[in-house]
Amino acid sequence: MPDLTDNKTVAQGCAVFVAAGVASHLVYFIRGNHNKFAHLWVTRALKGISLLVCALLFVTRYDILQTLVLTSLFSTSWFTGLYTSIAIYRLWFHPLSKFPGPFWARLSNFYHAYIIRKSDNYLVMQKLHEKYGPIVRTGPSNLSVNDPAAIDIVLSNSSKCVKSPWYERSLPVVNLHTVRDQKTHDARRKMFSMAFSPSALRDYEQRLVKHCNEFSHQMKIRAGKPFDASDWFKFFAFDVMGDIGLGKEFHMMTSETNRWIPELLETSMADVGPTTPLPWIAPILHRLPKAGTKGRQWLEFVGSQVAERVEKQVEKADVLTCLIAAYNKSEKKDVDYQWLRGDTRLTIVGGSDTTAATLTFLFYYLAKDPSQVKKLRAELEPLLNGRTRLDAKDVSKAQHLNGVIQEALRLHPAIPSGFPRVTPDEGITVGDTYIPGDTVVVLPVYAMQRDEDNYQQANEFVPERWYSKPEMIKNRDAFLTWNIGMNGCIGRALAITEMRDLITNFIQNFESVELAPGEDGSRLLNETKDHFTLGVKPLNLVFHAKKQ
Ligand code: HEM
Repeated sequence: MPDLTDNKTVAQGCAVFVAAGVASHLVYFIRGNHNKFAHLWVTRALKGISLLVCALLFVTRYDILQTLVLTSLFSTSWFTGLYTSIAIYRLWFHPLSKFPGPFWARLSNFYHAYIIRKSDNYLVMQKLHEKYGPIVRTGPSNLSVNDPAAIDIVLSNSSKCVKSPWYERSLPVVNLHTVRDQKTHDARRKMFSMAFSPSALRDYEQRLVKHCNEFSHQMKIRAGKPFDASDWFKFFAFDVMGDIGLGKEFHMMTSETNRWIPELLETSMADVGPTTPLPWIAPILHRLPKAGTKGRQWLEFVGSQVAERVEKQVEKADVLTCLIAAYNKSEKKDVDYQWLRGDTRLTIVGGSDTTAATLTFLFYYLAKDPSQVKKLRAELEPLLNGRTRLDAKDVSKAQHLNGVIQEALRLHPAIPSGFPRVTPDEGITVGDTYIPGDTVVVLPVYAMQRDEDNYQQANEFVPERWYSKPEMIKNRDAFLTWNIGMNGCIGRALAITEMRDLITNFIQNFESVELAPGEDGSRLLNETKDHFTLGVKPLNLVFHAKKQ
């Protein structure tokens, strides 16, 4: 029994706890993924410390103060042993120790979280790749691989890599995007894809036209005056998503009543950016009274939309039609509800935020370079030939229109930092480089799509590279804005149609668009946040209506 006045005995006790800390790392923590249970480990640690207090009180003659001092010493010793062992292993013995990257990133994911504290992961990753090359160690078990050759190996349907624990950050809410088990995902996706079949998309077209017309109507009211395009594309995209996704009119373009919704969405996502390298922290944050408020409010909002929609009979099918049918067929257990709520949230976020962000950047380029609108007009007016919408057969002929959209998607992928995956036990090989098993690998979409190795004048907006200047694309594989395969964007065709229709509508109703006085686009380009999707900054534009 240690005597508190006997330094040697106390030191021996501490040494035992240090050794126990080292052993717990080498025997247990060194293997497997403990992120998912981070919140449990916090309570387990507190319980362990309380047990130690009780044990010391019971077996020793110490008073409570002495017991607390000894408990602190022993617990600190255990944690010192554990973390020293972890640090030595990560710095010199870890299978990733040969990969280049910032020194502190080798020790802890906290370093990555620190350098992206301004929610600018995509810009930080681009700089890290410029400094360290195509493969960068961004955390103890994390690699960023800026190599298009890795796309198929890491993300295709035949890949043996699986979604990383990052995808579980929203548990118990689960959805098509976050579910990690590929079989469960694929079965759910099969059902979900009914809402995006070619015939379903044809049914949505007239609804799209209505919202494009409303957008032009609102812009005509504001013609010649500055307006915040980043807000207005959100209002437009939310109205489209409300209608096609939830069978509901949000009327954001015509009324201010619901305009708090996109704002709540953005604030609820704010913690996603900086905590991306620390997925285990999310379940803890979500349980904290203050930190998790916006996230909980957003989930309540989604829950209210689900409750409203379940009760409602809609005349025209929407995305939720197939999700509610699946829910009604289920046993309606809590897990079934979490799926319905999760996929509703996915529909709202996926269907609005991403398209709005892309449109904002796209119109920035149209405003910056008036020749773009001239080229679009020269192409579209003859193709339209008096009609208001492009025929399906004419869509492929609208090469500049398609190029403009593709180029905005390339320069500003709406999910810019990629899709983290864990390598299989046997590892993977990209080119000549072997990447060990159980490594979290991410392909940095933004950095890859702006890499001079993949595109000529990679940072310039050149829509022609997609049709008349193919030499400006050095590597056709280096395009990952939609992800690929079974996990790729299910709403891609809808998003492209939405953007095509809105631009066509703009060309018919407006003469030009310009940056508002005092606007140079720098806020949008340099300060847009990475919350997994983009939190776009304001962009003030002026639309000039066509003279009748
Ligand atoms: C410019 C617009 C859009 C972009 C750039 C985009 C991008 C993406 C990307 C990259 C993913 C894969 C994410 C990952 O693997 O972690 C994704 C998934 C998804 N997107 Fe989109 N998206 C857009 C518009 C839409 C629209 C309009 C919808 C319609 C509701 C939609 C619905 C979805 C859904 C449901 C998923 C999950 C698919 C799955 O996991 O199987 N997206 N999107």
